[in-house]
Amino acid sequence: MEHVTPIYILSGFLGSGKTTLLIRLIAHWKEQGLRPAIVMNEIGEVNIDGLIAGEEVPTAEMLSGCICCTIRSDLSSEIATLVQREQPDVIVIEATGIANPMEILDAAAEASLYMRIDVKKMITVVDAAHLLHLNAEQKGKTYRLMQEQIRAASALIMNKMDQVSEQDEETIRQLVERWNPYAPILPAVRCAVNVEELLQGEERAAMETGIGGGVNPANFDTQDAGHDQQTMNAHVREEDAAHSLHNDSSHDPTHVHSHDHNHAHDSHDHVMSYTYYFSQPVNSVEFERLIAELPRDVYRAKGILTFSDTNSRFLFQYAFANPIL
Ligand SMILES: Nc1nc2c(ncn2[C@@H]2O[C@H](COP(=O)(O)OP(=O)(O)OP(=O)(O)O)[C@@H](O)[C@H]2O)c(=O)[nH]1
Repeated sequence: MEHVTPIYILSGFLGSGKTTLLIRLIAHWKEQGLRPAIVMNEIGEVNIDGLIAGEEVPTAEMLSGCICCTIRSDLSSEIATLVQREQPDVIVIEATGIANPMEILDAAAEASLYMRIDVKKMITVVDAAHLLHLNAEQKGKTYRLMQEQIRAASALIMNKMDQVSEQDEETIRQLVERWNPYAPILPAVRCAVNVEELLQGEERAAMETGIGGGVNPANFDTQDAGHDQQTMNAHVREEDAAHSLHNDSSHDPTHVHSHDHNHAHDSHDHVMSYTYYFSQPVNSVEFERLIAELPRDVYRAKGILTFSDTNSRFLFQYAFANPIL
């Protein structure tokens, strides 16, 4: 019988831990002697995480757009190319952190109409601390998008539990369970979950969901990775972008590209992405100061940098007011 390629979709807001989970999944499948492949989608111009899974893992990079809208039509052809050229045992799709989950499921559904693929699960990674913070106000587009990502999940990882208290853990669990009573919730630090447990489970019939396996719309409310460059992608709330980064002449990157997403989707038209290319090494102290002063509306930044005062290169990460240099 012809091989049906299982597909897992990783969803979750910017910086929640999707790539961290991806690495664990790839390691798990490799241990089992399987050949995984990746579709990696970034709204930035450069895939900073590109080689993280290792060069031997076939990877389709979909950059400068979101698979739920602007480059949605490319998803089918990327999957088709991977399946034909690499014949992987399993494909994992890492969506952008701003992707609308139901739109990705729709795109995958389209692909499954003319390919032997089976969407097994949508796994949503939740940044527990970030959700707790947004839940205090219970409003805003980011809050609603996180809610949608949680509702559409067939499995949930409540990640970054090292950043919340025991009491808050219970609050978040109750909130997440209320939004999605169907998906198992696995609390974790750095997505360290039992992968067997995460991937197991009775899959829903394709006809029931209309799109393949265990994805769960039941509770859904329908409303070579740039290493030769020094780059930094940052995702900013639109109204704050101008003063937080673009006009920051004291750090004056010689080339600044701003990428404004004219998305039709209300779910993430509040987020825009910038890619900076530094033409020369930057001072580490000044850079740290810049990062420390970023407003909370800068959700996510990452990049590869050479500092003028040290000799080595740095992979720099910043997620929800949590710089990791
Ligand atoms: N403290 C803490 N940091 C974490 C945890 N999980 C991941 N991180 C860090 O958070 C940052 C973002 O993690 P990623 O796995 O890159 O998140 P992502 O969802 O892939 O990010 P985007 O693709 O940019 O949306 C990285 O620096 C991780 O090392 C966790 O449980 N606790």
